[in-house]
Amino acid sequence: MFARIGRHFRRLAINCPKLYSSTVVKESGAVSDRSKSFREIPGPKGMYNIPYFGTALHFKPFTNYELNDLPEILTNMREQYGDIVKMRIGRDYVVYIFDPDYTKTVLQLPYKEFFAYQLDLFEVLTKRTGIPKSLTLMEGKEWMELRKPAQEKMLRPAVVASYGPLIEQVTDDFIDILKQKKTIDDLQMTLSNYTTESVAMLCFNRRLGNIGSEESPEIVRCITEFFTLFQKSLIMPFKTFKYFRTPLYKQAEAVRLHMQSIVEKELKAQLDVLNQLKKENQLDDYLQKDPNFMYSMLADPRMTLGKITSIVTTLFSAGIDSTANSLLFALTDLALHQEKQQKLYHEIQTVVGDSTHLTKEHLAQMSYLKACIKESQRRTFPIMTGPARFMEWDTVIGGYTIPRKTFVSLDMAAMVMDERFFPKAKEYIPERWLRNVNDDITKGQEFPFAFKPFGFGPRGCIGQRFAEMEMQIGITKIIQNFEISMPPGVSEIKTICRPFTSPAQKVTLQMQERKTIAE
Ligand code: HEM
Repeated sequence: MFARIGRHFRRLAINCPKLYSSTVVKESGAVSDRSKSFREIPGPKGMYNIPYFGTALHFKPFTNYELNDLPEILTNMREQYGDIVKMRIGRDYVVYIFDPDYTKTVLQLPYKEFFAYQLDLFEVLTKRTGIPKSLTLMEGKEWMELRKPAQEKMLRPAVVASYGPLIEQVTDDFIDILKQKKTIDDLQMTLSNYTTESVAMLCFNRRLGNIGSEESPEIVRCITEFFTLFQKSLIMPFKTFKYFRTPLYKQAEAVRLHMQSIVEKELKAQLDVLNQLKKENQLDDYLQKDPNFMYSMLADPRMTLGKITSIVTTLFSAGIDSTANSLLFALTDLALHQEKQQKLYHEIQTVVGDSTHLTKEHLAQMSYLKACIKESQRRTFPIMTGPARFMEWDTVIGGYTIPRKTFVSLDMAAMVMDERFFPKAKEYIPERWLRNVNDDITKGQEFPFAFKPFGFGPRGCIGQRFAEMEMQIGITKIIQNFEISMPPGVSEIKTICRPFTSPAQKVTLQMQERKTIAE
């Protein structure tokens, strides 16, 4: 009987025009006569549908586009085909979505298996070395068992707020170093040394002492090298490393094993301290007054050393460039828009005053600061297209049936530049995110699913709150202490994706120390 009622409701949903335009989740295989088939989804035709070759046809030497120009190719597709487009990427089809409502539907579908995109190089590495996959690539029970305890220690607001003083210490040291300079020659490297130091506090419970250095620490060099090799592996037409230990594979394996040994060494050192605290019956007290990610993981009975090594490596790899780049674009936007910088400075003065200590109450009051960060993430979307999902259910989106296991990419990088959702999309207008502004410019607030820089739902970014706090503290202290500007003649920053959106060239930032904080 319940099955009959279920079928009745599904039929109702299919026949209801409002729902019809969004989504109907169906039992696998059951296809409505009202929805159009997957084959009918618009997109490039003919040779573009040949596996692998069809994808290559979009890029050099067949066109002028490089891999990095994918966002532009996709925007052209949207203009040509509409808000849902099917395109052959490699062997399979990818469905690209350019509509906030469809995006909402995809992100709010129920999860059961938590599919993740499987990357060939990572898969063979896991098989051959036994090193577990990163959280990002795990699925199902394996993913849930690692994600749950980690997220309890990373996403709960009260726990995250307790990392504030640690981030503040790191930021104060950073500001002291910046005071010795008039310009930052390589802003990206400087900021990634800063974010490395903060993430190291989270992951390794110690400072790496790298702020202000001209070099990155060994673990960061390993991560960068590993990503470079991984990116090479992605665009190889024949994945020979899947069958043979090719030079690229051997190099990737050596770097990955080295990363593993560095993390294991750090873990062992912390485990010794933890055991000592336990022996002295001080562990509980310690964790109460000084919350600490690594110790709370080590003290969690659900976690094994292998799992902790895995999560710490993932967080460390995911937490540096992501935040450094978002910070970079937030700062360069402020440097390029002096009147907005002045407005932010005014907010900092009003809320924080002369205080050198930033509290969570200060941060809660700074709505213009948050608007500036959001606006920069919108104008320079942090990842190439947007979050993506493998469909767990046969689903109707925009009137087309999308079968289970189809890869759907939610192209927010295009949506945030779409005048239908964000008027004056190219302009930097933090005010568009403020609540009390009564203007057309705030229209974007009606489309929250057009802009989710940290993704959404159970698979959303686990480091979101940590990153937001780090950016808020970093920007407040920089603007509190310096007037920042770009060198003459620089009016925009060209970008490249690796895999986070980064500046294509070295960026220099000029800094003038403010005479007194309260001035
Ligand atoms: C501004 C900074 C950051 C941005 C823009 C960002 C963005 C994202 C996005 C878009 C996703 C995919 C979400 C989805 O599919 O719904 C993600 C996942 C993830 N992020 Fe971040 N992130 C940032 C900072 C961080 C930090 C600081 C950490 C760690 C300390 C981190 C760790 C992760 C991990 C582990 C995942 C995978 C989660 C899973 O699959 O369960 N991220 N991030």
